[in-house]
Amino acid sequence: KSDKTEEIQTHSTSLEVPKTLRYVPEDCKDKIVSDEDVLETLLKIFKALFINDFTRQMNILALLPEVKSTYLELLHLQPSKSKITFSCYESENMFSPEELLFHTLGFSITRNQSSLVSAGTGVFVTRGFVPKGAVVAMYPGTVYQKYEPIFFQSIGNPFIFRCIDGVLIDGNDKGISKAVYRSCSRRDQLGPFHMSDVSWLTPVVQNPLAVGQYVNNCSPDKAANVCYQEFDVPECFPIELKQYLPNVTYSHDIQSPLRCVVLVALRDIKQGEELFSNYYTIVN
Ligand SMILES: C[S@@+](CC[C@H](N)C(=O)[O-])C[C@H]1O[C@@H](n2cnc3c(N)ncnc32)[C@H](O)[C@@H]1O
Repeated sequence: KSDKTEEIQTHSTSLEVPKTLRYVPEDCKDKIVSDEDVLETLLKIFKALFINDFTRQMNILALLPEVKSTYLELLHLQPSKSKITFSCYESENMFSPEELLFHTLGFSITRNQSSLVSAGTGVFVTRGFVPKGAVVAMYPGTVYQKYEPIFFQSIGNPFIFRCIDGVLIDGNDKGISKAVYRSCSRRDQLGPFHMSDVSWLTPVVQNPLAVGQYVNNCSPDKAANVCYQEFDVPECFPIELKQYLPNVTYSHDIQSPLRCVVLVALRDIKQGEELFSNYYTIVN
């Protein structure tokens, strides 16, 4: 395979399994949905996760009346409203992240054995329906500028994703990649605020979209139904929702916005279907 390709493909042309994800020209523009739409979707699901997590915490705190009142004061909740608010916190109908995804965006996804022989794990739509153009997953990992060292992390690592501008995302949830991500995430913590999600490194994800690194490459009989799209997190992104972002920058002093990559549906995708991307595709 050439290092840089301008081919636009909807199918992989060979059965050869790629080792590293996507090589594309630097001047390529491949956004199929607007940044505003991506932001809207992420805010929608992250807000739902935040309220769900907050409710769970309040359920625990509700056992201690003095803690409950202090907490409400800190949150500047009116005493008159607090009773009503608490009755909803005390609800036992908590959602798992996958259930929450289904209730918020109308579908849920999960990792499972791929439908392709010897392809390992893949990602499936387990409930609902993904409409064309929807953000269906995120590609988690440590973000490296193209001049930053990634040699040791990249050895035998099939989870390195290359963005159009040469930025690399290491989505490997094992070994040195995992240690680097955890370390960067801890480094960036601001008091009680976590700037990123580390749960994608475990079997139980907090952000149910953060499994995009397990999406397999298309094959002649399994066409791509999702494609990758870069998304830079804007400055206005609410600090309390950053805990659900599954990416961290390797460099602490980098000034540019945090790079994320989302997977966007190329067509309507039904329940039970496996997600396939094209590791080499550019969609204009
Ligand atoms: C980014 S990982 C995807 C997750 C991987 N299936 C796993 O279980 O870890 C890329 C690796 O998945 C496997 N893979 C991806 N697409 C494949 C395909 N169409 N056929 C066979 N193996 C595939 C290859 O081993 C490739 O190096």
